[in-house]
Amino acid sequence: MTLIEAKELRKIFGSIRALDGVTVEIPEGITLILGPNGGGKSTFLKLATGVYRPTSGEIRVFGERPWNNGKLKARFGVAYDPPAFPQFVTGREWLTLFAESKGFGEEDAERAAELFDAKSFLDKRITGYSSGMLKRLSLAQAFVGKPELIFLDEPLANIDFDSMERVIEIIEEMKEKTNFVIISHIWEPLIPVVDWVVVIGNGKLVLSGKAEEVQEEVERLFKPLIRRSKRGGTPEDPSRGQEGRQTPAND
Ligand SMILES: Nc1ncnc2c1ncn2[C@@H]1O[C@H](COP(=O)(O)OP(=O)(O)OP(=O)(O)O)[C@@H](O)[C@H]1O
Repeated sequence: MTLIEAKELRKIFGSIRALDGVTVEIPEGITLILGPNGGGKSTFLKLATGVYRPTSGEIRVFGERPWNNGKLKARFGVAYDPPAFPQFVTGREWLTLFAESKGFGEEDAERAAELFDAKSFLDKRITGYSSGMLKRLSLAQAFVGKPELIFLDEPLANIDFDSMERVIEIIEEMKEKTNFVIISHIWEPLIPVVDWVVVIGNGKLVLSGKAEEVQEEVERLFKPLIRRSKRGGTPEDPSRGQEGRQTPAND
């Protein structure tokens, strides 16, 4: 079934065409949105979550327009990037307030914090959080309540490897009950769990398809081209000055 449908979706900021006529259908399940910096991914997410109103065209989520649609938005959990919180409250105070606004209580806020190992710093003021702690609190916020659809903008940014693994595990564990739309530049560890991939670049749809069918194309587009370090190289060093793909052992 279709989860999100965009038709000729445009969002223009002054002279910037952040999204320039995107038509795409995203099915239920886990979708990964990829693309270069400034390509329009976060704008798409903010249109889907009703933060922005389309300049023209339309976007529907669960068949409804998100703009000014509180009832629809109550079905979402969202973690934006970078995370933004009030500074002078504790994580617990903020999450509890948020949970209460969704009809849940402190218990549910704690459950969500526990998912992302955020309980140990929950009673500290947010102003003292590291960027990893902020990310974990924002992930916890997205999982408060029983969202039917969770949007995650860069869920793996600023967190250590163990936490990354945990985030991916949680997504996988919840996939039967919850749909996910995830923007992530760190895409390789997510590929095994996602169902669908959408690529947006320069405000346009580049690609949309089943993960296993588009994986090769995604690798061609996004496997990092890492230039060999010239540090310590000599003119005789055969690696010096070579450019190109750093070949992983299993490539
Ligand atoms: N509120 C805004 N006001 C003005 N311009 C904006 C606004 N939001 C986004 N833009 C511009 O729209 C374009 C698309 O930005 P967007 O954040 O959607 O890209 P992105 O694909 O998420 O990029 P990144 O990978 O860097 O996060 C950029 O040129 C950006 O500067």
